[in-house]
Amino acid sequence: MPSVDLQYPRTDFPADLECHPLLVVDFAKIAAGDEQEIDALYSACTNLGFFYLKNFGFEEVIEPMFEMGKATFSLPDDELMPFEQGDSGMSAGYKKAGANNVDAKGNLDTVQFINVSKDDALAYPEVRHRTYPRTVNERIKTVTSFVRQSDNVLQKLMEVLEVRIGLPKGTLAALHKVGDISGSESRVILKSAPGARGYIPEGVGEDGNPAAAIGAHTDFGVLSMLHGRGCGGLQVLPPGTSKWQHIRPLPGHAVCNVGDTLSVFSGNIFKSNIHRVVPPPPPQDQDERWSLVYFIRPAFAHPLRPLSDQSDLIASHAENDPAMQALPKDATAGDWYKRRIKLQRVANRKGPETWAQSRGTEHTPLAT
Ligand SMILES: O=C(O)CCC(=O)C(=O)O
Ligand SMILES: [Fe+2]
Repeated sequence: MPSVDLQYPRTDFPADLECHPLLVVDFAKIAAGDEQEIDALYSACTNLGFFYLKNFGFEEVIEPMFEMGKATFSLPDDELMPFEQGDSGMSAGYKKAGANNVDAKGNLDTVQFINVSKDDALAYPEVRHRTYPRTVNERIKTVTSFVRQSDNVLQKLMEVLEVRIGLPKGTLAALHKVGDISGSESRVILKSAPGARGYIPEGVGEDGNPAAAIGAHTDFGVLSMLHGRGCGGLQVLPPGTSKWQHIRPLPGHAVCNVGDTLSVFSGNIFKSNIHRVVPPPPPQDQDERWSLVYFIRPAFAHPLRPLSDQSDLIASHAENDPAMQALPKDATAGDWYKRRIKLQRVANRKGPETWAQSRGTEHTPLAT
């Protein structure tokens, strides 16, 4: 049954808290080909790699997706745990709080996920990766609508961005064809309120401060699009600084960011920036925290390397960028995704080196 018991946010994000400003990009203008708006998008993607996106046009499926998450996280363990994502490098499925590490010290993450793969949603009832709890199947139309519309919006952003870096039109779309097996997925995230079912407290970080709820990371794919319910906790580490900064939740605005594979395809013209989730600032730290993300990621089979043979601009950037020179040779987009998912699982941890091996473009040179 749809829940009507909760209104979000339950308390407000503090108005006076210093936050990192993000450019606001109007999707309606991008879709209409407005060159000034495309300039703003290009600037956001080449600098911080994060921006707000408004007017994306499918606001009505966001609450039903949260409701799917709520129904899923309310299932008893014997119904939920058979759908756990497992330790082999698959992201699709359920992830309980505490299944991932958040740092080299081995602290545990404190959020649960339900991840539904784009390939499974669009092929339903055929199975491409795996099956899902009944709470997902019963709402598959909602999930499919969210996946399709999010994918279309991010494909449109890719289309206007690729031209700016000298790629022939359709180059990035060809790496994300419907039907090709990929890591693209939707994700509902819940950090439970203190004391509620599913709650686990953050550990103690390497610096003695509380550890993160989701550890510092770059995203694995091309672009990510995040919706909240008014609760803070997302932070970015702007390049060249050492001070984490909050992102202010803005009603009606998604937060989008560039991921590793777009950074790599572009020869690092586009920046995949480090971010993390911490308990929201008081008074929101006493609330549950919900977020909803769509990640567009390339088909597994494609090589993960700068598209230098298709753009002189990319070639010249890649030649001069140490991170691009240090990329693992002969890796595919699927290898990148599986390594990162697999090695952040607590069950696969051997020691601090496992955390380092699970990293993406956070380090120069990259972990191989
Ligand atoms: O929940 C959030 O605000 C961010 C989640 C995130 O960074 C991720 O799932 O990759
Ligand atoms: Fe992320």
